[in-house]
Amino acid sequence: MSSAHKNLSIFKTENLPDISWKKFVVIVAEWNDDITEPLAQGAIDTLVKYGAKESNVLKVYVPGSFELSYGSQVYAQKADIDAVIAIGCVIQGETKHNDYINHAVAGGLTEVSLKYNKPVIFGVLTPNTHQQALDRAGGIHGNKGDEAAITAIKMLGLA
Ligand SMILES: Nc1c(NC[C@H](O)[C@H](O)[C@H](O)CO)[nH]c(=O)[nH]c1=O
Ligand SMILES: CC(=O)[C@@H](O)COP(=O)(O)O
Repeated sequence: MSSAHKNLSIFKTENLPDISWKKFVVIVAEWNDDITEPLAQGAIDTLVKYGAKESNVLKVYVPGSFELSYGSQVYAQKADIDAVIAIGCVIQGETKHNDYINHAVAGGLTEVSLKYNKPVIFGVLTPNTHQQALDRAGGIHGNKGDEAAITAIKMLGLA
C-alpha cells in the first residue's frame, strides 16, 4: 500500500510497551531541513505522547542522509541508548545520486540495527518531488516521523 492510500500518522496504539525509562536518539539529516525538521519534531512529539520523557530523547544532526548510518552507529553502540530513529529526505535529482544514497542508507541502518541488536528506524523519505516530501512531512499523507517513532516504540516491545 503506498503512502497515498495510508495516513502515516494513523496507527494502532494498543499494547504499547512502557517507554518511560527508555532513551532515544533522533538523528536528523540537515539536507532538505524544511522537510527533516517537521519529520524530526513529529518523531519527538510521538515519543513523548506515548510515554517517553523529553529529557530522554536526544536530537543530533548529520550533514546528509548518507551520514545517517554512521551517525546511527555512534549512538547505537552506546549501552544506555535503547533505540535510534534516523530522519532524512532524499529527493530525486537529475542523476542517479539519490538511488545510491537511498540504497546505502537502507542497508547501512539495517546493518547497525542487527550489529547492536536494537531498533534503528528508517525514517527517510525518498520522494520524486519536493511536493511528495511535503505531503509526507505533516501534509495530506501524515508525518513519516510519527510513523518512525511508533515503529521504534513497538520494536522495543518485541524483546
Ligand atoms: N541530495 C541529497 C543529499 N545529498 C548529500 C548526501 O546525503 C551526503 O551528505 C553527501 O553525498 C556527502 O556524503 N542528502 C540528503 O539527505 N538528501 C538529498 O536530497
Ligand atoms: C539526492 C541528491 O544528492 C540530489 O539532490 C542530487 O541532485 P542531482 O542528481 O541533480 O545532482
